[in-house]
Amino acid sequence: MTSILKLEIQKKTFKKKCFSILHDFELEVEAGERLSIIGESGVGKTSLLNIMGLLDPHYHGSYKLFDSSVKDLSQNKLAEWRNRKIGFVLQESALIHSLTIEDNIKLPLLYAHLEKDPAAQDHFKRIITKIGIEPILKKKPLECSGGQRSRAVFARAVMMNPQIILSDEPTASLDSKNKENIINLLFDMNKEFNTTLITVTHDLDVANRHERIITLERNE
Ligand SMILES: Nc1ncnc2c1ncn2[C@@H]1O[C@H](COP(=O)(O)OP(=O)(O)OP(=O)(O)O)[C@@H](O)[C@H]1O
Repeated sequence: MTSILKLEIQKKTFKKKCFSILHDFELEVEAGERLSIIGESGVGKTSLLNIMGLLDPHYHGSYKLFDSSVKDLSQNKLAEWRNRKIGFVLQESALIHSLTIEDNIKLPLLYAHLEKDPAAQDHFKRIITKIGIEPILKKKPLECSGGQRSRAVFARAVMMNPQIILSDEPTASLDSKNKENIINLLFDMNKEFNTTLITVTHDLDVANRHERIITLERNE
């Protein structure tokens, strides 16, 4: 097995509040692994995803991703990896309100100059069909329900067929049918492309369907 991610955090501090979390936290993830992260509210799950997703460089410790030390990477390389290699399923607010759902979902293709690529178009069609959002493609995010926006965020995150999908409560605002669709799509991608799944969830049913569960504990 190949390690895709190795994180050794001494702590993550928030300057304004003189407050720190994730004390002596270590994690190694294999390529293709399905990992779920659970833990009580405020323990640091989203903060950890932000570090893993290259959104937050402010922590004490080391982080090796795809065999490179993250602290040695240029801003351009970090941006490229965020767009191409990492799919980040954030909360629904991450959609751009002035763009249609279709344009939001296709943004990663635009950044990578792949909007006319036939394989990317096929992947787009496959994803939107699978999660049933064709009827809302021409709508703006604020004209959609919370569950529809969540599915659009998910579609955008997997548009580049990333090597890692980091999901923060991906099923929180979904009914049981849509929850199944999202989970099935995640697991299909894992099976077909060996995509590594790292999923933060409060839903133990979702957590239990991953092969490894870690529980973040509150620091003393
Ligand atoms: N920018 C910030 N400044 C100060 N404290 C912060 C900041 N962001 C997060 N925190 C604090 O860090 C802790 C961890 O937050 P985080 O959102 O990572 O928790 P979580 O485990 O994801 O919680 P939840 O399950 O409720 O989403 C919380 O106590 C939170 O108040």
